[in-house]
Amino acid sequence: MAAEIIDGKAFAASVREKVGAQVATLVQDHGLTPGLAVVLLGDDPASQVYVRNKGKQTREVGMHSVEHRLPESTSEEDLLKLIDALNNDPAIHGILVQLPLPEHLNSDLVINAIDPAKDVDGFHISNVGLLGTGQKSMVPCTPLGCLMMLRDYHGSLSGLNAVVVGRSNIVGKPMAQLLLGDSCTVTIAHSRTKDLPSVVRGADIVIAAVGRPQMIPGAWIKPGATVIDVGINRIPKEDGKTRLVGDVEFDSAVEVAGAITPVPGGVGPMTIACLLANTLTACCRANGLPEPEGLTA
Ligand SMILES: Nc1nc2c(c(=O)[nH]1)N[C@@H](CN(C=O)c1ccc(C(=O)N[C@@H](CCC(=O)O)C(=O)O)cc1)CN2
Repeated sequence: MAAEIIDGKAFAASVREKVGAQVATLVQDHGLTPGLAVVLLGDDPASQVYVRNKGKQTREVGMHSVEHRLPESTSEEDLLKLIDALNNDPAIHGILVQLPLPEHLNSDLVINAIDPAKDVDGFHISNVGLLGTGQKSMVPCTPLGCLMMLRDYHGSLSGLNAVVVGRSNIVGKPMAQLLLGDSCTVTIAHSRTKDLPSVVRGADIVIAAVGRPQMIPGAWIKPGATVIDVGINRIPKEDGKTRLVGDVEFDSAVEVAGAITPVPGGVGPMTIACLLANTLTACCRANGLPEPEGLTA
């Protein structure tokens, strides 16, 4: 029987609805409007679309949205000055610098200049350490979105075998920490993993975050497993145009898995929804208010 398709677009809409309702309460009861600043350097077309969508969705849930679009040639000094100003702006609760940054800039240095309490990407070294030690942190948006979908589908994840294929700082490593936090038995696999097919075949949950188009075929998937495909790869079509595919070979995997996220329309939309959730969380924490309901790890 073909797998259940986990509809990330619909799930993201339900997250945004929850965020919007809790923002309305914050405004009404406390006179507080969460504010998100997004910084984009250069004119990478995909990044421009993501940043535009972030601004639009931020406004749609009733938050204050600020966009800083800077030339690709912006110096590290000027970018750090802007981050410092945003760190000290009381109307801004969340700061995000769109990645990838131009090559002349040191991403680690830039990210670590953001106030950890406003680091809604969860990439600051303090947040990485807090997550790794099981403490309250800002959690990277894409892994948080994957966790929300998994919890919704499975209820408890306790005791399940999970394999995360990919060890990036942005997805693979934080995803593994979150799954561990929910008491999964976690394996992180990567390009040097021996006999990857049999490692994947042992998993009840497969997180594909390796960045290689359609690398994981259905033949590797344990029957009934849940497959979360984080990959967003653009490949050529026969007509000369392109199409988006994930890291999983969807057509074969859907026949074996119990549930699977499509690409597009799976994990991707959850990334921005969770950014809004994190901005709300940051605003609540900054003002000593309880954590938002159902929107944190
Ligand atoms: N500072 C950050 N930079 C980047 C992040 C991030 O989380 N923080 N993630 C990605 C890009 N990204 C958000 O920034 C993002 C990627 C994809 C989607 C999405 O909705 N994808 C759609 C397909 C979109 C398309 O047609 O191209 C989908 O999968 O359905 C949203 C956000 C790198 N940079």
